[in-house]
Amino acid sequence: VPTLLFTAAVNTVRVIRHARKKPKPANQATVTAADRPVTVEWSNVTCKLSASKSSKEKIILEGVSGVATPGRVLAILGPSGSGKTTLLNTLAGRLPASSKIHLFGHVTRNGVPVDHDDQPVAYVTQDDLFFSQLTVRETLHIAAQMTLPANMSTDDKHRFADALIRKLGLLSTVNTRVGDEKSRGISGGEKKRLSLACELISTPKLILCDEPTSGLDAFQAAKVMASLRDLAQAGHTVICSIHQPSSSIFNMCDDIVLLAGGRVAYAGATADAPAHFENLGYPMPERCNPAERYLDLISVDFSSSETVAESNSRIDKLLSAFHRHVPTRGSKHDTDDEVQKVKSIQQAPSRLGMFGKVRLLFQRAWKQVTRDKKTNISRFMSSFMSALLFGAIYWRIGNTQTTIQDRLGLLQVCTINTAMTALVKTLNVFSKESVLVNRERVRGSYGVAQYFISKLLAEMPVSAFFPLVFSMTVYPMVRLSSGLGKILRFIGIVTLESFTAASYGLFIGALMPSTEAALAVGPSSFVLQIVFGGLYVTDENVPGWASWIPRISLIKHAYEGLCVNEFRGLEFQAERPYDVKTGDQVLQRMTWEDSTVLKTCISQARVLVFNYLATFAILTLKKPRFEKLQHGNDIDDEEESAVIIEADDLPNGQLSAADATSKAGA
Ligand SMILES: Nc1ncnc2c1ncn2[C@@H]1O[C@H](COP(=O)(O)OP(=O)(O)OP(=O)(O)O)[C@@H](O)[C@H]1O
Repeated sequence: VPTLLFTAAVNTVRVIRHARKKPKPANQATVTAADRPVTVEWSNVTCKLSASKSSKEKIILEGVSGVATPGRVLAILGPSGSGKTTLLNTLAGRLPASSKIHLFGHVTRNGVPVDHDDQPVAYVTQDDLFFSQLTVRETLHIAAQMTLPANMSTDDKHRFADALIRKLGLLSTVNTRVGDEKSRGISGGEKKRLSLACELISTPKLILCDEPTSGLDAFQAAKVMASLRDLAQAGHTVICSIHQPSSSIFNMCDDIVLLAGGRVAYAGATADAPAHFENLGYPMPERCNPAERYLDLISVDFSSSETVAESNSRIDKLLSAFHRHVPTRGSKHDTDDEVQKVKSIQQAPSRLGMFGKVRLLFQRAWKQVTRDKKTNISRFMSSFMSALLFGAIYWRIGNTQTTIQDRLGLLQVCTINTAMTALVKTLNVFSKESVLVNRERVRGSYGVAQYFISKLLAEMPVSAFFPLVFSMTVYPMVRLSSGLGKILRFIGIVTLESFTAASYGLFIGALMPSTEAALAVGPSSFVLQIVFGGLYVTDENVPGWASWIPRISLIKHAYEGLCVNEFRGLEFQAERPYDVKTGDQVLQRMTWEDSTVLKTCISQARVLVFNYLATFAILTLKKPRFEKLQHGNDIDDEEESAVIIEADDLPNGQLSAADATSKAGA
């Protein structure tokens, strides 16, 4: 027992000492891991879309194998729908998860299965999303500050970003705003190179680009490809999908993978492709763009039933000819060793802390909101013009009996107008922004909380300005109840309502899958809130099943608050015995005699907090998830049994060994 106790004590001291040991500087080790050239190998990658009521099972990729090596550009070519993006997503480990998709096969980077590899990867998707009001330099500086290790000085981070700007030929645009469809900024090709630069901040060795040349003119496309080729020559492994490359672009590709209907028609060096196709009876005509020739060979000509049959038999021939001679690569993986090797190297660089990120995101959001002059001017005009219109309609309202109804109407249109303006603006901006934010979250740049806090802080002052403009215009024009307290409360209620409507926009925007869906659902769901907003149905008459609606109706809380503020203590000219003499009588009719402005604001604040929390929860839950590769031989077994059934169905009951092996492999 004493020996055991002694040994335990010694071990405990050792463990504590070990734990106290200063960890290795993270970035130093990271450089080691990230600096290793990357060889990507994939074998038997098969992607199936399960059958639904309306369609049969679809095979998107079938037994696709290949390899991409450092220092070379590999292009994935194929007709539209041949599976290029699906393959690229799979190689990046970013095929969106779906219950309908089943992904099989092996993808490794330096022998490590893609699921276990934490090394940074640059993945440039087709859509280039940025904060439109930031300049090229600001965009990259912020990305550098987010991504590079915390123990690197800000100046060094900026220098690193500036070096990327030079490397990707963006020097002439450094101070130009990125722009969007509303305000013109940098060109499409420059956006693509900026996307690439943003991805390169994390110093990845592997670069994947989905259709980097699509939508660009020949000059811009060539510049983007030249950047990719330069990166490959600097030791990166570059894989990109390309739709219809010109010969100059095609010539920049060292290797190609030709996909036809999700299967490989050729994979290997670009230089070897002409001989391969010539051997199969398809020589390269003179002065022909090789890419066009290959794509013609693997595309179906739909002009007539004969041409369809002819193309199908040619494609089958090309697919099976390539399949017979292609060497199977990388099906055996030294998983454990390599995983351990990579894991033993400290990978994750320590980045900015929580507050550093909030500060940086706040700066970005602030620039985005305050610099967007077009949006701000249109919001100003909308608030000012609607206030002018309401002011003109209810000009100097007075206090006759008929003004009771007018006041109720005015306050109602004020609440609806304020809420709609804030809601639609938020829906428009947030649904698009959330796609970009999700992308940055996948890169691990920051979390939902940091994004959310900084966004709210940055937008608050600007969002408060427009309700102020509206209130300060409409109030004196209409001459609502006098008194500074009343005016300030009016502004406060309208501002709080505007924030709550914006928070509702965030909630709907986060919940809905697209901007279009959010714009359809958001305003239409307001109709119910308006109906139960206090003017059309009094609280007492709300049916039991709908009693929850007024409680969550931001229109109702704002309307009730504005009515209480306006009518309490107000007196009307009463000539007939049945005339209403005071505003309190009006409130009594509306069942709000006990209500106070404070109470309505507390109810409104509850809705606001609920919307924020719900948005936060949805964003956290909706973090993009990716399909995991299913390993093992299950697919091979499945296919093998499928081949046996096919063989039984044949008239002579036999298949040649070569055919059976080929089909089982596929
Ligand atoms: N999640 C999915 N649900 C339904 N069909 C899908 C899904 N993913 C891919 N597909 C289908 O798989 C096929 C291949 O899609 P993929 O986007 O990979 O092709 P592509 O070669 O990149 O096409 P393009 O050049 O037009 O972008 C298409 O027919 C596509 O509709």
